[in-house]
Amino acid sequence: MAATEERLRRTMMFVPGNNPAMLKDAGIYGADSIMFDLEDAVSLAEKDAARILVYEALMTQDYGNAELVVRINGLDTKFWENDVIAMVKAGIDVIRLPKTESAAMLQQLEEKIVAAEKQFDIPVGTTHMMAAIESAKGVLNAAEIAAASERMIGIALSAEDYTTDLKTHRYPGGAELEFARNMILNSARAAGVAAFDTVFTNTDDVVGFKQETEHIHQLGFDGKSLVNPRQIPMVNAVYAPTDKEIINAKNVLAAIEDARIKGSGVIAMNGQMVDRPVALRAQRVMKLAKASGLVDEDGVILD
Ligand SMILES: CC(=O)SCCNC(=O)CCNC(=O)[C@H](O)C(C)(C)COP(=O)(O)OP(=O)(O)OC[C@H]1O[C@@H](n2cnc3c(N)ncnc32)[C@H](O)[C@@H]1OP(=O)(O)O
Ligand SMILES: O=C([O-])CC(=O)C(=O)O
Ligand SMILES: [Mg+2]
Repeated sequence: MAATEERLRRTMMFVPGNNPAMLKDAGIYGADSIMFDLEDAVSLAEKDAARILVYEALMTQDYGNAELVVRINGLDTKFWENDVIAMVKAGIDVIRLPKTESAAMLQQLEEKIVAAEKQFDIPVGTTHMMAAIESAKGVLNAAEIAAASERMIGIALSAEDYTTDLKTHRYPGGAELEFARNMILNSARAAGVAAFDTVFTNTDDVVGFKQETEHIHQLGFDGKSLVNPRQIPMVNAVYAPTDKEIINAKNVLAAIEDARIKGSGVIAMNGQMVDRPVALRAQRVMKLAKASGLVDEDGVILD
C-alpha cells in the first residue's frame, strides 16, 4: 500500500525557491499543499542560493496545516543530491521528482532519501515522494511510477514539458492532454495514490482556468498544481459540493446507516439503489463540504 493519507489535495501551489517574499507569505493563501520549487523556476546560477533559502524558510516560517512539498532538480543534474539532503534535514513532507520516466528513477531517489533520513536520525520512511510525469515515456510508464514505492503519495501531469515532448503545445480545451490525463488518473487510482493535474500558466484567463478545473474535477483528479495564489479560491469553488449534493450525501449516509442496523448492505432511496460505492462517494462529498466550510463538524449546513 502506498503512503497516501486521506488528506485533501485540491491545490498544490508552486513557490519559486529563489523568491524570499513569496517564501515568507506562501502560507497565507490557504493552499492545501505548498510546493517550493528548486527546479525550473530557479536559474542555474541561483540553484545553491535557492536551496539555502528554502531550507531557512522551512526552519523558520509557520505554514500552518499545509502539506509541504519541494520540487527538487532532476536526476540528470548535479543539484538533486544536495537538494534531497537539505530538504530531508529540514523535515519536508514530500519530495516531488520532476521529469519522471520510470519506477527505477524513484528507487534511485528513495536510496538517497533513506541515507539522509539515517544521517539526520529521522525515522526511515518519514519523507514521502511524488512524481511529475512530463514526457511520452513517463505517461506510458505511469502505472509503474505510481506504484514505485510505499512512500508515493501521488503522480502529477506536467503539461508544459509534456506537450513540448509530444511536439505540440497547449490548446484551449486540452484535447492534446486527454490521453495523458486518463493514463495518469487511472494509474494513480490503481496504485491508491493521488492524481494531480498540471499548471495553467495564464493567470489572467479566469474563464479558461475555470473550464480546465471543471474538466479535471469531472475526470476525478484530486486537484491541480498552481502557479498563483489567485487560482486557489477558484479551484476550491469547483471542488465545493452544492447544497443539493450535500443534502443527497447526508440522505445516503442516513439510509446506509439504517440498512446497516437492519443487517443489509443495500437499500433503496427515492427509487434509487444505495450501496457501498454510493456511500463512499457520499463520504467524499461530506469531507469536501467540511473542508469548504459549508457544513459544521456534525454535517449541518452553514448559512
Ligand atoms: C512550467 C513550470 O515549471 S511552472 C512552475 C514554476 N513556476 C513558478 O513557480 C511560477 C510561480 N508564480 C509566479 O512567479 C507568479 O505568480 C507569476 C510570475 C506567474 C505572476 O506574478 P504576479 O503577476 O506578480 O502575480 P500577482 O500579481 O497575482 O501576485 C499577487 C501576490 O501574490 C504573490 N504571489 C504570486 N505568485 C505566487 C506564488 N506562486 N507563490 C507565492 N506567492 C505568490 C505575489 O508576490 C504578490 O504578493 P504581494 O501582493 O504581497 O506583492
Ligand atoms: O508540473 C507542472 O504542472 C509544471 C511543469 O513543470 C510542466 O508543466 O512542465
Ligand atoms: Mg516541467
